[in-house]
Amino acid sequence: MRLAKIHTEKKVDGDQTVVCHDDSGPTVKAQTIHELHSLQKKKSAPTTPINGTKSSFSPTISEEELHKQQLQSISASLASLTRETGPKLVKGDPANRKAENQKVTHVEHYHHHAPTLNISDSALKFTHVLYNLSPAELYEQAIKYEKGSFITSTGALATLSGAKTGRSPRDKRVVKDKTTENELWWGKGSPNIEMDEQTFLVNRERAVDYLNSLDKVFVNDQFLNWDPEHRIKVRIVSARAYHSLFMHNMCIRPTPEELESFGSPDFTIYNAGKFPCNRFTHYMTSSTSIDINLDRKEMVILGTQYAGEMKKGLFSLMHYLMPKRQILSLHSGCNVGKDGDVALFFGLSGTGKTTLSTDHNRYLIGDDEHCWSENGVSNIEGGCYAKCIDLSREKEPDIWNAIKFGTVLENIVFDEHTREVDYSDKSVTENTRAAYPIEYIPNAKIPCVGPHPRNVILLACDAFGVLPPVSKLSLAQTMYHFISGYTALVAGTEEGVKEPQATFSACFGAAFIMLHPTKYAAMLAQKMQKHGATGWLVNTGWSGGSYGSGNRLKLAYTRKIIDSIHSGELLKANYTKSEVFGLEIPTEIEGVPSEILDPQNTWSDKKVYMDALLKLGGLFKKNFEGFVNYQIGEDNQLTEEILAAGPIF
Ligand SMILES: Nc1ncnc2c1ncn2[C@@H]1O[C@H](COP(=O)(O)OP(=O)(O)OP(=O)(O)O)[C@@H](O)[C@H]1O
Ligand SMILES: O=C([O-])CC(=O)C(=O)O
Ligand SMILES: [Ca+2]
Ligand SMILES: [Mn+2]
Repeated sequence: MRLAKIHTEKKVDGDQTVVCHDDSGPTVKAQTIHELHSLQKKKSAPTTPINGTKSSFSPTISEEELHKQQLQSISASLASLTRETGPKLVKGDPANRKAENQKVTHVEHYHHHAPTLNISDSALKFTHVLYNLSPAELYEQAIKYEKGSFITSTGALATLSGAKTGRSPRDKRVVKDKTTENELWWGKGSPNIEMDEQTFLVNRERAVDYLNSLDKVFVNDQFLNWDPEHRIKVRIVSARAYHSLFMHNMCIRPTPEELESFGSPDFTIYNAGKFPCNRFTHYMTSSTSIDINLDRKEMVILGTQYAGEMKKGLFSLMHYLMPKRQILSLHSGCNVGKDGDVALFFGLSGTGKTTLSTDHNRYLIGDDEHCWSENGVSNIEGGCYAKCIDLSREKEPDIWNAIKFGTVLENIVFDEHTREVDYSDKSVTENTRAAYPIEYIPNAKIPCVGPHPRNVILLACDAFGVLPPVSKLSLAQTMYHFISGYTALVAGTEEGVKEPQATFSACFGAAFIMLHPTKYAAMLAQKMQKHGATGWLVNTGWSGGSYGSGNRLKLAYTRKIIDSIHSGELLKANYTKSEVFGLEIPTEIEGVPSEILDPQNTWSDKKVYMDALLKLGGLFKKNFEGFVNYQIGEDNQLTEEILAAGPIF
């Protein structure tokens, strides 16, 4: 068989034929391939100016000395608690063998005590530290070494989180010691499942030994909270480039100068996610364990690679640290108008925090975690973590456009050839997510801080279809609904109409709170009162009937409602009081048909409506029983008012 002749001539401009030359352009300066490669990478500018400006309190140190200090600090983080020595560390990729053989930045062994004769194999080997790598470097690491890492057609990094594609709240444990025993919320309804200090240390050792057994670990030194007065320094030690890039995007990224003076972290995460916990260990009920030790300021992750555990673990930490400083931590989205009017958006998953806080007419402060202090509001994070199931360019253009180079795309499905993502594909999971730096949203407000909120919007996706599209809340009602944290899920995606499933999650984020819900509620009440914020309840769910017979409220109407809250127009409307829940319903809103404002008008059968309303009212009452014995705030008056602010029938 003869193969077709390969033509090396190409036709240019009609008939004229040109023979291709491979040496027609200018040639490289290098004489050898090694030289050529060495030309490709320019040395990064040193982060420490050798003789340059120095701060008044810290003497200038050489770059080498700085690296040594950083490695010593990391070695201390990775020290085994039983052997009391840290591993030998070297900066850089182990694939780049030169690092070890030639110019090794040698770190003195870290010792708590005098050197011992306690030699182990792990003490003889080097662990390479990949410290605050750039997104490009992390892409290379992921693609070279982590199965399931690919570049999508828009440049995002597609990754797989392994067996777990969501958080594992039943495996989240907190060390109960003399302090936390009294400070934290324990027992029924609490997300804090207890463990003791000893068991924590067993799991910590397991994670540290696993990480030290690897050729390399990723270390991120970053910040939480855009309020400079209350910034928290976090260190994340992980085994995967995916985890390092995720946290690079989600936490606040330090400048080179800030990194230089980083020092030791306020909190450290050991993410040994691939490695399970030991079921023979006390308290362990599965192969997954996410353990927080507030006294040691550490968190250990075993048996889950879902990156959201790190994000939400740090959020739990903030729910502990911030209230100690009279700062309220909030599971909410936040945006600010051109006139500086700030709105908070609370709501459980799928209720519209991201959709409604991403608003072309306003600046985005953040989509998920905030603080409210005497200085105003501040975002805790440096990035967003958006759901991407059924994401469409038309409905959510800003999120769509944020999925580009640098963005981590978890558990999505793509075309094997074009690498185009199919956002409707749930083959891996329904919880597909994109993590991107907040500056990927064009109207992000940077720094992510703002003045005191004017409006506090509670979002509920009411699949019963009985809550009004919007109602104005009294302070007591705001507290009642904040503590209740209601939304409804439409049960299953199987055929046939299913009953809506009411969910109650205190403070709209019960999985992340550390103190009793009434502590956060009291702070919210005090801040709303002091700064004159108005509470609103917005139903982004059903109208004209429950799920199955009614329809989901049009996003366009919800946006008009939100617009009228922001502009202050809705405050001036006329109101009627609803039955059972006693909610103030506006009679008119520009751009919204008046007949949908009171839900009873949209139901064809008034008796069915009333049954559904009473059913939901009953579920609220039952849920609130757990809170009736708690005082909220300084005096009993607010507590009485809150208890009276629920459904009455
Ligand atoms: N009336 C409505 N108001 C708000 N969202 C609506 C409405 N109707 C439909 N939707 C859809 O509901 C979804 C709301 O999800 P969104 O991602 O904003 O929730 P979230 O509160 O940020 O959830 P999570 O905490 O899981 O990130 C979007 O897909 C949006 O298009
Ligand atoms: O933490 C996650 O996995 C996603 C999220 O934002 C939430 O559940 O509130
Ligand atoms: Ca969201
Ligand atoms: Mn969230």
